[in-house]
Amino acid sequence: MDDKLVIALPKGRILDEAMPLVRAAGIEPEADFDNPKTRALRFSTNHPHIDIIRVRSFDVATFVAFGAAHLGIAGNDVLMEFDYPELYAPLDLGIGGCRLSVAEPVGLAEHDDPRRWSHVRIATKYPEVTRRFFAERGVQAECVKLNGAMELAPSLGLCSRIVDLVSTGSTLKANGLKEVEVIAQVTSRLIVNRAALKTRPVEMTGWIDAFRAACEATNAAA
Ligand SMILES: Nc1ncnc2c1ncn2[C@@H]1O[C@H](COP(=O)(O)OP(=O)(O)OP(=O)(O)O)[C@@H](O)[C@H]1O
Ligand SMILES: O=P(O)(O)OC[C@H]1O[C@H](OP(=O)(O)OP(=O)(O)O)[C@H](O)[C@@H]1O
Repeated sequence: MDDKLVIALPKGRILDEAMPLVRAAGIEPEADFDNPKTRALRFSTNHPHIDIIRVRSFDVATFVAFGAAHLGIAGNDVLMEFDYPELYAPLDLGIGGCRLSVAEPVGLAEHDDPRRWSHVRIATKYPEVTRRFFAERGVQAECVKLNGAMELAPSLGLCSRIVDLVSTGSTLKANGLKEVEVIAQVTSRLIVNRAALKTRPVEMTGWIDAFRAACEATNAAA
């Protein structure tokens, strides 16, 4: 353990969108960060007191919630699923835009009304969000947890419905599925550990402000 400030970044698709903001906030990782062959997970930066770690997007929230990292970037899909009270999300970064939706086979959607369901079986990477969403309207959602390729579940008889992220809709279309309901709009957020915000307020608010300025500059240039 040391007193370095640790920033957790997701290694998946939003990293490409996040890095221009990280750099505009004044943080430049060591050269190895951009080496596709590197096995390193933790990287130094141009700031001797700041390191970057690169983890799966769901794990960004967990590292920051437990205080192993102090700041991070994660989609609100991930934040909703964990609902960690230790996390504070002060800034919408305006990247990673998509939506979390319910989908089912096109043929089924023709004569189906989700508002009439009383019980439903759903394949998803988001069982908590899904259960909460349906419970609010008195529907019992039985969730089968998958970590990807949810779109295969209906055609193979695992579950007729899925809850997954949708952006262009081309993944649903390619798998014969139709979006029937939107649960939430999704963008990526800057997240911070609440305890770190209390114990290192100057440093933490300084970086939140730097990310806010980076977002404003990016939006102004767009
Ligand atoms: N199609 C999409 N369009 C825009 N943003 C997306 C899309 N899919 C996912 N995202 C956003 O990017 C985040 C990471 O998604 P990604 O697909 O890279 O994760 P993953 O493949 O599930 O990653 P992992 O390998 O970490 O499990 C999501 O939590 C969401 O906020
Ligand atoms: O509406 P679209 O533009 O087709 O995007 C939706 C797809 O994007 C995400 O998957 P991703 O490509 O990240 O792959 P994954 O299955 O590894 O999560 C999501 O899980 C959908 O499958």
